[in-house]
Amino acid sequence: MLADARPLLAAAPVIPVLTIKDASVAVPLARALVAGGLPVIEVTLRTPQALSAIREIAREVPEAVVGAGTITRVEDIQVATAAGARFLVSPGTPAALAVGLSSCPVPVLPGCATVTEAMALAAYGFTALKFFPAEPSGGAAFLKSLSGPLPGLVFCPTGGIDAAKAPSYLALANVGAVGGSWVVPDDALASGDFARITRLAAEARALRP
Ligand SMILES: O=C(O)C(=O)C[C@H](O)[C@H](O)COP(=O)(O)O
Repeated sequence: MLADARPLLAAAPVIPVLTIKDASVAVPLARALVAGGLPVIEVTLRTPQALSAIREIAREVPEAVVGAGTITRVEDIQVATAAGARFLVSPGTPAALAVGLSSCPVPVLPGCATVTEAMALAAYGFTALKFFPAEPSGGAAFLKSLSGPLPGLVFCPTGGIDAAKAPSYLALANVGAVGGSWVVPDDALASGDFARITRLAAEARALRP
């Protein structure tokens, strides 16, 4: 039985996508995002420190819902959930990964970029999908076109979205939330400017009244 990923998308309009090089920033960063109103946080498994970051956030910031992104291999599922990931996100979803994710104990946003991929994931039982990379793959116009033929699916578009582009996605009935890294600029993280991150998170939170 698949865990329902839709509540993740209902919790806030934006899922910050984090690439953490130094796990010591993970806890203050998660607190800054929660303070701005964005409790659902994706940590990409793209750095050696990513799993430690997930572990720390899961342990120290219970009001955050931390998940693991960049799930590309079946082995990542166990490793990420053991670290405390409460949801998983993949950039794309080949069949073997879809099978692994469909028996996963936590909610999943499997990635797709085409109509056929979305239909294949729906056949596995997934109803909430990541649309990646959103801007190069057709953007909001593409997702709007899917609502007619695929009315049972809701999307989390991610990739190339910022505060200016997010509203056109969030206006669509088949978009639950958008993902993006813009709320955590590299320079703010490097200088420890968590107040700025909270401000950006609050602006993002306000994108859906
Ligand atoms: O590695 C993954 O699995 C990903 O999730 C990729 C991210 O979604 C994008 O890197 C975020 O996109 P930007 O907001 O354009 O920076």
